[in-house]
Amino acid sequence: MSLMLGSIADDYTGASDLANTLTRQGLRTIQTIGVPDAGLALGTVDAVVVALKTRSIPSADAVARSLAALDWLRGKGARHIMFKICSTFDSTDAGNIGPVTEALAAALDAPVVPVTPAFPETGRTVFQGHLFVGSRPLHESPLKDHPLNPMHDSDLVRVLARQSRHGVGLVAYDVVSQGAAAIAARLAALATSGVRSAIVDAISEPDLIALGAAALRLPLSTGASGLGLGLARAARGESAGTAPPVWEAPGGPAAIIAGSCAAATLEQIAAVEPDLPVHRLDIDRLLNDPVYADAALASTEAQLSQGPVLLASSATPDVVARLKAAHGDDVGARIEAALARLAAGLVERGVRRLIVAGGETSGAVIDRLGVAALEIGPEIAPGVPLLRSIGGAPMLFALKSGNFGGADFFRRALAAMGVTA
Ligand SMILES: Nc1ncnc2c1ncn2[C@@H]1O[C@H](COP(=O)(O)OP(=O)(O)O)[C@@H](O)[C@H]1O
Ligand SMILES: O=C(O)[C@@H](O)C(=O)COP(=O)(O)O
Repeated sequence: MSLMLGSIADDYTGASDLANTLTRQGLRTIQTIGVPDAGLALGTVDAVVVALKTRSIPSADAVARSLAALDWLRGKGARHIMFKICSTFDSTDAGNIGPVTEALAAALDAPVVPVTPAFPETGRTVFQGHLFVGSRPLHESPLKDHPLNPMHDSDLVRVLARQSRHGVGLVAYDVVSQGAAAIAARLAALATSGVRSAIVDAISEPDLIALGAAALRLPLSTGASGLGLGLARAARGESAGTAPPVWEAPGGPAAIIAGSCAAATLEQIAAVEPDLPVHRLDIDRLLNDPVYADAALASTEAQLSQGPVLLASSATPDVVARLKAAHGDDVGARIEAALARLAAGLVERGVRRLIVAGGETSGAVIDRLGVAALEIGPEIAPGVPLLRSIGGAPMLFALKSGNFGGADFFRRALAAMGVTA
């Protein structure tokens, strides 16, 4: 097997977002959870997205895990490697976008790495190196309040430079608008001036298609789903894609776990509250009272036979700040672990259709459930496909980036799983 494209994603929702984009562009794609065991049957695929949980861990660990994924993808003959990062550039001054990009570039002997989080379909655009979320610059968007990676600087050249050992350049819009050859020439010129990575402006799909054509000639690129679209087009040409699979819904109840505190997720929880039981978890008790989680699960049991239930730790920025002050900076990781235990408890109670809101939260849940790989189904909302586990009794999942989806996302996801709320 020789893969057209191998991707290393820094979180699980990001991986399914990219796998969704590649699938829609006609690449047969699967998402693995970590580096797969030798025994995992991949079937015939054009692209593999290896999902890692490396966005918010120490950079040395993120580098080591990403290099292990790279080895595996190279072993499968991947012709181009894309490092999938968040469309809102979620990271800290310590990394991990810079350190992982530089380590992959060194391993691949890449002269320069184009970097862009642009994903116009979800309102992420980059102009003069500044990232916009909808009409607002990144630092004025809800990402300024992210519990793990608050983003306070929209100038991505500056952000990436703080995380990088080598120089960071810019391929600005005046070059991008001239097309693939101009982008390639600018990248080559930057490489000779000592720059190892360059933020690339992109405000629309044609920009990303031009960038994809230029990037595919290089061994490595770093970006979000928009870059994936450009690479897929360059690798495969314009393609109608294939019809999304139709899966038989597995029996068993459906549930939603929400650990994202994104503004979009808070709105989605409120929107579904009139229609199904919503358990807003008491975080102080969840973290300190050993019987609280069992009691929460017990109270869902009768409800699950009637329809879907939602368990949420999600909270507004003021509550998040209070909980961080009270429980310390690792409160997020502890909540993820508690939500993952609750998810496992729901599965023990028969749940076979599970929606998870939040990238880190999805990582903790999917790891806890021991899922090895995921097939990509129809799109529920931009960046969020329906997923089916590979190996063992199949379960349906939707792993939603906190910021993605409209107010009716949960209802749409349940409907895609054959459940009416
Ligand atoms: N009430 C809360 N207070 C503080 N942190 C929280 C709370 N609820 C969830 N978290 C943490 O916030 C982080 C949300 O990140 P993530 O799951 O990636 O969501 P998103 O997709 O919105 O970025 C997780 O680490 C999660 O455990
Ligand atoms: O690119 C994106 O925005 C998403 O694919 C993504 O990475 C999601 O991360 P979370 O918001 O942490 O779920």
